[in-house]
Amino acid sequence: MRKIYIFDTTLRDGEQSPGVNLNRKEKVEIALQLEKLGIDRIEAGFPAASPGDLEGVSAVARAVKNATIIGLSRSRIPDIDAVREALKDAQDPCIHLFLATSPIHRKHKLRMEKQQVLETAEAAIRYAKQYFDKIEFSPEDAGRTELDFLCEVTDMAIRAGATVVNIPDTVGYMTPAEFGNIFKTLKTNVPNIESIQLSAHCHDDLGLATANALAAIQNGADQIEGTINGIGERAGNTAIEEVALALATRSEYYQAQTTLNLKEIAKTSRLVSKLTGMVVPGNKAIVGANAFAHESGIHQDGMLKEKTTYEIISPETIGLVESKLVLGKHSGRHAFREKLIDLGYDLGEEELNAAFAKFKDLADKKKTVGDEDIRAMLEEKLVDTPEVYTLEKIQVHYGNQSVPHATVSIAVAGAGMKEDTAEGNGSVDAIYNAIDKVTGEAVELEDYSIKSVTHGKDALGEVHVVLKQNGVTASGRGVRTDILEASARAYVDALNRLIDKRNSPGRRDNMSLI
Ligand SMILES: CC(=O)SCCNC(=O)CCNC(=O)[C@H](O)C(C)(C)COP(=O)(O)OP(=O)(O)OC[C@H]1O[C@@H](n2cnc3c(N)ncnc32)[C@H](O)[C@@H]1OP(=O)(O)O
Ligand SMILES: CC(C)C(=O)C(=O)O
Ligand SMILES: [Mg+2]
Repeated sequence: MRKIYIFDTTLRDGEQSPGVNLNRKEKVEIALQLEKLGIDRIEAGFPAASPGDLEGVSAVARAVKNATIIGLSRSRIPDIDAVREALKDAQDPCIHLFLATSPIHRKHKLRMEKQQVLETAEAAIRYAKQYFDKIEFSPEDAGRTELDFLCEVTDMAIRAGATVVNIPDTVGYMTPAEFGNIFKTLKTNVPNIESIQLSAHCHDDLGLATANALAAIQNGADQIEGTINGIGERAGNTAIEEVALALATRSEYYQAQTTLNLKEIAKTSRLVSKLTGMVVPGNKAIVGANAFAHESGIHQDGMLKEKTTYEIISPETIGLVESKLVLGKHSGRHAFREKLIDLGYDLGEEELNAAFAKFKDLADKKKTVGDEDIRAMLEEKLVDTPEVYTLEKIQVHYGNQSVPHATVSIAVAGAGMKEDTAEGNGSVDAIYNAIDKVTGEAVELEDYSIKSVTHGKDALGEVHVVLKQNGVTASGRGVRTDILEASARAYVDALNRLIDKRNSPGRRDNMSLI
């Protein structure tokens, strides 16, 4: 199986992401983690860019022992000298020279003819060769460069002393077939091409960076350049974790592999995200929070029966502990039952069905239903308290310039539906006054408390009330995403328990599930 070398440019092209600025300490921290990940080559920065970047590259060169350290340089002597200075302590240094070769860049940016491009690049490579054994040369914007000129440039670079020729699709313009064809053409047309390594450097402007890198591998590339989490200029670079996992998962197909320590991928991704401030989208391949999470019932059922039904990579492969079954409105009974068992609830079939119906109701209101939501939902109600009153509907009118009023509809056992409206000095007070009017019960509100039992804007609110009537007290609890509804339910629950106590003196509360 062919080895594919991984060239990480998180600290150079990745740092070119707008808003990202890594200091020396942060560069070293990331570089040491890249070393643990088993990256072959680390591009630590662009030393001519600033004294701070030169220092950062130098610090990485001193810290890392088991990877080639690279500094980027324009085809200019002062830039090359800056890389020499930055890499003087590196155990295995390499300079990365570049010069654009496409007609657009030649004409508008460099204002050079083809011949000047060839001469400028050759002079830079020959100057650098006096100081570096390892030289990578990149014809910038190779993707939009005439193929015959690209062959000429590659030939020049080999003769001048480059050890790696990197083909950048600088603006992410290539399709996989076109990009693969560049490698095939160079392999068949450039003399002594086998004496150097060919590399691919792709950008993700059309979302093809990984596909293009894989096409390069299929057509003979020895090295892939990329960044962790795919960060980088504009839409970013090839995500190293994507190439590494594509090769690991489909090694038979690609007949190629990296020597990365894949178990370090999740940790590396988190570190890069933390230090660059670039959040990894939830749906990002391999390292997104949802990459190993399953929400829908049919998938969760499959996962519980056999993980390979819906996972082509195990989370352990990249250093995560396990897949997640996320409970939400698309989940089914199998996953719900599994979650209840995990939480220590052992429900019979009927209870499970009732709880599942309540869960679906809650899931319609919340994005995801967490453990706390489920506990709160299951423990909300006292099954053996007869429901004399059942809250059916509440409607509240509130405005900071008007008196709040509420209408409640309550099903009264043996007496059908009753509805009434009342005002109050706040929305909760109005609801409680309306409930009192419907029930005709004279009770005192001894205590009212509210807390959030889950997190986020759509968290569940839990309300506790204590009601008193003729010296007898009873507490009630209501849990809903809406705190007014939770307040109403807690009050009605307490009323039912008060009536139960009144009817069965000496009886103790008996909490049970659902
Ligand atoms: C595709 C890539 O990712 S390439 C790497 C891009 N990264 C960066 O640019 C980050 C670091 N860059 C910088 O800090 C600055 O651009 C510096 C320090 C390198 C140069 O700054 P300045 O001297 O002020 O030049 P500026 O950036 O405005 O313009 C670039 C100059 O380099 C020239 N140039 C661009 N690429 C090359 C090259 N590979 N070799 C030689 N000259 C080049 C441009 O034609 C322009 O030259 P001009 O001043 O004669 O017109
Ligand atoms: C410096 C080069 C390789 C680059 O980043 C690009 O062309 O995208
Ligand atoms: Mg780039």
